[in-house]
Amino acid sequence: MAQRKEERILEYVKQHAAEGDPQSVVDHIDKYCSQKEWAMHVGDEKGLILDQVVKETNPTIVLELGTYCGYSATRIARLLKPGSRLLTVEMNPENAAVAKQMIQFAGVQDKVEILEGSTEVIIPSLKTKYGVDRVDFVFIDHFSERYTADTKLLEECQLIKKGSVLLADNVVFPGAPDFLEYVRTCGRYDCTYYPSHLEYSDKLDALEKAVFKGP
Ligand SMILES: COCc1ccccc1-c1cc(O)c2[nH]cnc(=O)c2c1
Ligand SMILES: [Mg+2]
Repeated sequence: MAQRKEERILEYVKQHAAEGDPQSVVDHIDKYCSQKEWAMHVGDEKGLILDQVVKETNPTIVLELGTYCGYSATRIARLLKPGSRLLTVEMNPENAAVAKQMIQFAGVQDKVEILEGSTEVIIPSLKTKYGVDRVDFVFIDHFSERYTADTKLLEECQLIKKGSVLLADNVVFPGAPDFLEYVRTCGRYDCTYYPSHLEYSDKLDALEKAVFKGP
């Protein structure tokens, strides 16, 4: 029995999902975490909303804040056109190690790069160290206390441009009230609220989409 829940999830995927098939990996993580051990992936219900927003955005460069086990990185990468890149930031090295194997098993490693460290350090280095000019889509799913600060950092570092899409998880549970206040009142975003439920639960949660109108 693997020591950590995240390692047990990876083990279950390796033993039951189809290697090289990102949909199969996503489906098996959902199956394990709804039937055996709850875990904080965006999940199947909110995942369908994430899919829809990714498809309508059709991004070339994606930034994800909060990799965890790689569920949403796999979910997003499976929808990206050839030549697209997903950079995902994870500060917990053990989770990053699980996510690396999950993404590899799903066969999306050519599109996905895991950046280990904190967002406040990595975001300012994206242009110089990772050759990023602008990001088209940002999935915010790390710590709700960092949502607003990191959004302001993306603006200050000129990493988002007119039309860049931010999509934030957990704006109801655990909740991100200052983020909602900021994007809805600063005048630089067109916001859309998507009510849903906490992953693998009947608790209410929601995603917030914030489309940048420019500085
Ligand atoms: C560690 O708390 C887990 C938990 C417990 C109860 C309710 C919600 C959550 C939760 C759910 C999520 O989708 C999350 N997404 C990203 N970073 C999180 O910290 C996070 C937490
Ligand atoms: Mg979440």
